[in-house]
Amino acid sequence: MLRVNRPGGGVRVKICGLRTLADVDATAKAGAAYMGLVFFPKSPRHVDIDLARTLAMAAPVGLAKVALLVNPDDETLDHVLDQVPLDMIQLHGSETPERLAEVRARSGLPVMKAVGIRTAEDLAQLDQFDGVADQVLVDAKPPAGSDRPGGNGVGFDWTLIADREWKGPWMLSGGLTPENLAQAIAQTGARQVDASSSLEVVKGVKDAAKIAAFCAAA
Ligand SMILES: O=C(O)c1ccccc1NCC(=O)[C@H](O)[C@H](O)COP(=O)(O)O
Repeated sequence: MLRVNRPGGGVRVKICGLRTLADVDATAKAGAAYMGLVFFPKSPRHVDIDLARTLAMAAPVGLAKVALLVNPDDETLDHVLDQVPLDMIQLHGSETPERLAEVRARSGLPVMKAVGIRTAEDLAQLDQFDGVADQVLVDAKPPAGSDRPGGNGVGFDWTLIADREWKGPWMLSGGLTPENLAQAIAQTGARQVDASSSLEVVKGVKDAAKIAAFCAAA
């Protein structure tokens, strides 16, 4: 039987963009707290409903299943909720606080809102959602020309949030790797971290050893 092994109660990890049962197994065995399923057709990590359901059903107790959606309408949201057992919704588009509240009410699940950061001006977006969303995913803004709002493997200047007083739970994201994670945590005080690109051999294909290394670094 698959078990989540998370000794010590350290920094909680989300591994995003899982696409195979082996990914779920590696993520659980490495001790991650969350697994992310990407519902965004343009992404190399996109999963259709059947695959998402298969992966979610395989997740052991203790590994929270997060559906990542970009500006979902109610029909899309209901379809995912009807078919896939989930623990959290991640909104990764231009959703407003009002839409976030609607998604929370409609799904009955906690909602994490991704906020993209590049400069100090972007911190206003954080103020909008910190303490309002159930979690805030503090991610990097996509680079020019990207067709994805997240999962681009780029970071942002961590000093922008180094002294911030947070109102609610949050997770650090954007270009995190097994190698830079210790510095990212030291600089920001993050207690939750998320990664995708650095844990792949090619875009959309995760590597169990990299997942293990990231969780070990956390
Ligand atoms: O991963 C994707 O392809 C993706 C597509 C559309 C919206 C969001 C997406 N990923 C969001 C995540 O939660 C990523 O883990 C996060 O942005 C960090 O990604 P990375 O910088 O690649 O580690």
